Amino acid sequence: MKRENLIENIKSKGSFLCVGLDPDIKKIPEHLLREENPLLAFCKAIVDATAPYCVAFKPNLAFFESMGVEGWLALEDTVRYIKENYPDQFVIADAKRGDIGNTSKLYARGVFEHLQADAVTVAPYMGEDSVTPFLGYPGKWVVLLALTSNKGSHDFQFIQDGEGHRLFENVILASQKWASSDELMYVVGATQGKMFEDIRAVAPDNFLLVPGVGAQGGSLEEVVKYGMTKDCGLLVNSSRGIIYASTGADFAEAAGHEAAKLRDQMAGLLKEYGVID
Ligand SMILES: O=c1ccn([C@@H]2O[C@H](COP(=O)(O)O)[C@@H](O)[C@H]2O)c(=O)[nH]1
Repeated sequence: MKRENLIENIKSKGSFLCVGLDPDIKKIPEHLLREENPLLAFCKAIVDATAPYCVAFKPNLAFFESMGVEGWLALEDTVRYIKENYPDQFVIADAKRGDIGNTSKLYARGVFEHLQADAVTVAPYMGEDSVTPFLGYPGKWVVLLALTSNKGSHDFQFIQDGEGHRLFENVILASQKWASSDELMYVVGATQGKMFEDIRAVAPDNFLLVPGVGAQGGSLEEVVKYGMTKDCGLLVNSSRGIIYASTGADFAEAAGHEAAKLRDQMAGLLKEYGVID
């Protein structure tokens, strides 16, 4: 998907919500365990219930891979289901890939050519030659980890070099030489609050994928205050807060309700910050 289409979808839906598909077999409603593929049945129902309120889905591959072949099939079928039924949705494979060049090349082939995801999360630790094999696929995106939402983000990501640049800033500054904001986004955790100002100082145009609202307690208002651009520039993800809003028979309805609440909040913020009228 091209950048202008993503922006258009955000504006027309009044939403920059990304629904995280993290289906945990230990948490999905009991009645679904009787289905042939419980993960797939769960994801399809969540997708149908939330698609009107979001612009993106982010399946996290760990939740599928942990179930072996059945999990991988559920992932493939979920992505296919989204593409066939909701072609305007942006699909992010949250895989946190990155390896030596020839291996990254095959990771890229797997997520873009086989799985048909629009974007993949990539870890920058191994540097340029581990990231560039994911670039140059028309309409596909790399989402590079920059400043993550977890407590461990403070272990390395804030370490400063001799010029006072922190590691997350160096990741952004270096990677901007590899690709434009038409194919490169960054992961920045909603829990980082005011740090979005510092992120915008080095990445004024890039879209940011923002996990950490909902279950991790990040503030949507703060993310928007410090991180929103004239094009919105944000995809805010919530996984558990939406998909496990209820673990009963009404799980899909409850997920739709939570997604609608976030969408309403987002529509208000998009108006307040002048992105839409
Ligand atoms: O910094 C990061 C990077 C990725 N994630 C992933 O996003 C979702 C968040 O789930 P919630 O249930 O909304 O907390 C999950 O898939 C993480 O692996 C992140 O949280 N932080």
